[in-house]
Amino acid sequence: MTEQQGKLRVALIQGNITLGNPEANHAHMQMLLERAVEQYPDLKVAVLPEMWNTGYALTQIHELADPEGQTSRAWLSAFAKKHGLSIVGGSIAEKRDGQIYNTMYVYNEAGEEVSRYDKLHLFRLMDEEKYLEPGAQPEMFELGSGLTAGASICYDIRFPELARTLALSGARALIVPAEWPNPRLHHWRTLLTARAIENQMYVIACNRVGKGGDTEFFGHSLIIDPWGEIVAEGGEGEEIVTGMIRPALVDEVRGRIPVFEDRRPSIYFGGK
Ligand SMILES: NC(=O)CCC(=O)C(=O)O
Repeated sequence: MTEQQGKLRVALIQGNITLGNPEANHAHMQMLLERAVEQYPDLKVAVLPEMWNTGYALTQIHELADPEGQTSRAWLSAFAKKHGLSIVGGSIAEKRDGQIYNTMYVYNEAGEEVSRYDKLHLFRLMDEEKYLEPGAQPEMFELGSGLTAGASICYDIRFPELARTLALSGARALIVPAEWPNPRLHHWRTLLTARAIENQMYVIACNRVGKGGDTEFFGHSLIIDPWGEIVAEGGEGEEIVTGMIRPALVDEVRGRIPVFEDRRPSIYFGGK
């Protein structure tokens, strides 16, 4: 199936990350992305995992974070342009105005930067709030030709308000780079599936594999359709997880059960 037939091939770059080694991680992600474009000539969208440049090397993050994201951004933009695909660059540790952010950059097939999103909800169990600055606003962008998507990084999926705000603003897919560790596979699958079903949108989630210090990451990257069915799911090792998505399915599902027409915002949270 091709984009002309209304479908887009998406690949999740479910890679390992070396703790605190941006050069090694850059080279490794490049190798995996090259493998993805070689194996799937019809690839239109690639998604990387969270904090792929440094992992959670938070105690050294001021030395390791990419200043203004310059190195990562130049590479992602050039790769997107060379191969004519949209790239959601997972997220990187970025140093900006003396602060560190967990930041997602998105590129279109011309290599243009179309979005920057700073993770909104910082995860205390991994000490993010001690080292990172939270973002201030949700973000949406276009992927491929005509798929409006919203950004969500890892822990953000525990906050249904964010996905709902994005859906109400026009998002038809939620893109989720993650470093989601053992032993919370049940939460990962359930929360992602719930975000897909309740918002009747695609959920496209790329988790890392391997170990970061004592923390193990289980992969299981997922593409879930707006009816809650799993289109593709990774195993626990390094792999390119790929599947076809059909944006028109969002309208079909929203027509089948008209959740957005039946909402009663005037009675929620005192009408706010
Ligand atoms: N990197 C993260 O935000 C991890 C979130 C997580 O593991 C969770 O259970 O939530």
